[in-house]
Amino acid sequence: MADSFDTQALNSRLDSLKTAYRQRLERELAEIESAMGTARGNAPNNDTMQALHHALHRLAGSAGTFGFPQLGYQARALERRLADHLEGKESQTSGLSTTHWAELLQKALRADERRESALGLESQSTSDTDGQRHVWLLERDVMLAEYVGQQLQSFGFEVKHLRDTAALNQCDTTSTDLLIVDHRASTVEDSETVGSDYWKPLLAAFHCPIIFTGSEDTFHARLQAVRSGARGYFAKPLDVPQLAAYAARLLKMKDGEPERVLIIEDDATLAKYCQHILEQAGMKVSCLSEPEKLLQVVSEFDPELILMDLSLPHVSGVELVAVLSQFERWAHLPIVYLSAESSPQKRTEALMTGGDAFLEKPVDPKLLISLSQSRVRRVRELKHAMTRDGLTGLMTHASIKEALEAEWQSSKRTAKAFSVVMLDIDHFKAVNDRYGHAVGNLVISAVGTFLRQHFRATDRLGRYGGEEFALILPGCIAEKAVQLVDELREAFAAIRFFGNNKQFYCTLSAGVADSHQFPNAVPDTLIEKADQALYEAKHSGRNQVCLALSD
Ligand SMILES: Nc1nc2c(ncn2[C@@H]2O[C@H](COP(=O)(O)OP(=O)(O)OP(=O)(O)O)[C@@H](O)[C@H]2O)c(=O)[nH]1
Repeated sequence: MADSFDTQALNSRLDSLKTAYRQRLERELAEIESAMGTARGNAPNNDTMQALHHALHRLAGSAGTFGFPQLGYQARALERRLADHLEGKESQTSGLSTTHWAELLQKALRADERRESALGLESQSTSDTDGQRHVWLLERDVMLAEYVGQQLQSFGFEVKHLRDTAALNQCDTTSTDLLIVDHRASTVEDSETVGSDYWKPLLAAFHCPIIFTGSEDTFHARLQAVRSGARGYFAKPLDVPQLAAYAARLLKMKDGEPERVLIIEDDATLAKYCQHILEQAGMKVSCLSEPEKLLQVVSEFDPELILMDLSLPHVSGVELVAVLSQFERWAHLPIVYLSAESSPQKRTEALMTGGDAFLEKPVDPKLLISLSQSRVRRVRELKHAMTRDGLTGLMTHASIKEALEAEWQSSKRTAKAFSVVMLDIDHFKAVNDRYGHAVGNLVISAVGTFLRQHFRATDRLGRYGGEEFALILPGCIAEKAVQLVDELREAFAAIRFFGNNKQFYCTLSAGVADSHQFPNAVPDTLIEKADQALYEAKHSGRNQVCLALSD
């Protein structure tokens, strides 16, 4: 039988603790603000500074536990700055400016309250409320920053520039999606020698991915970047399309569909508890307590992971997994057993019959989230690798044709129009001839990144062949599609590529057809019509989008 679990009591205890802590915060923040006021005075005495340090330290240590993680991070960052100042590491000439500190703390608190998280777990980190991704670019070279900023902007990022590390405090760490750091942007004089000891504490408040840039492409430079907390490293001169592709992968732009997890568990309280935790982490969860409904629920909910109680009434979890594995489409669904079973022999048996892992009861919330996310991510990656073109990450020729067939079927049922776009890089042979095949590949890959950034997650984007792309835009009539593709065409033309020490630009041509224009068309005919319109665009001078003519 499943373990009993008193979630309600746990949650109400946590809620009352949190309410009490929230009241305490009012007092603490007011005290910190008043101490900062004194610190800004002419000659703050050591006691005031120590008291301020102590207050920030206490806040940094406690806020996260009570469900205010952003406030905790911000307090920790300010505490470190103050500690540097007290140890004389901060510039003596600039003094310690605490002007915006109280505001930064309040901002972090507001961010936490917006993303209320239970049990002190971090909510999904996304500041994507306006569909934009906010990037801070720490770069000393103003011209380079302007160039990189503009190019990244065309890839859909909103970029703000910081000239040196002193400006890092301006960043609202809670709404930063990505930080790109020029390794030489430190305020230390001999910045080439600056290592992870310097960067790590400075970047500690950022909980977004960090990419380092630097002048050398060496193992040492890459290792330093890792030690400083960076996920990626790019050597200069920067290949911005490649940087954009990497950044997009890190941020999983427009690929944020919630993971679908099915919990099969007869203890309703434990099931609800797990559901609550996983939903807090942004996943979509369904619970099943009656094993005989297994096939129906799996078919309707289409889970990407099953959390399976090992012993249910009248049937075992292992038996249910064996039933699922009789169906080709469910045979490889990842299964995590929830169990208090500690016998190695029983565990081995369960794993041998199709399970992937064990999660012990009582379930640890963080482990539950990380295990679920990592399993689903892995499956998604594998699926992606099977159906995606290696160079662009777009759908392969075969999968985009399958998607077209499915969209056509669905549009026949719903009578909703969809558009088909055929798109091609202009004079691409000349790119290969002048700059080489590898540079040509970079341009193709940049088109892939570009398309992913500019279209919705529900749009289907494929590499049809060589330098030709096919797009399926559900719910979009041809005129709208022409407008969207034309905007994309214009933005792409502004991207600067490099090859043989020269810069160059590329343009795109496209043809568009929609399903309402050609009500009797089968999928292949729609492709043909869009292809004819593309031919028309090429014939009329390229770098343009043409609409297919109705019969
Ligand atoms: N680098 C690279 N080149 C490719 C790839 N696939 C196809 N190509 C090349 O793309 C070029 C396409 O040339 P064409 O079909 O003549 O078209 P184009 O030069 O783009 O001219 P228009 O389409 O008429 O503007 C050929 O030289 C192919 O070899 C690829 O995966 N990588």
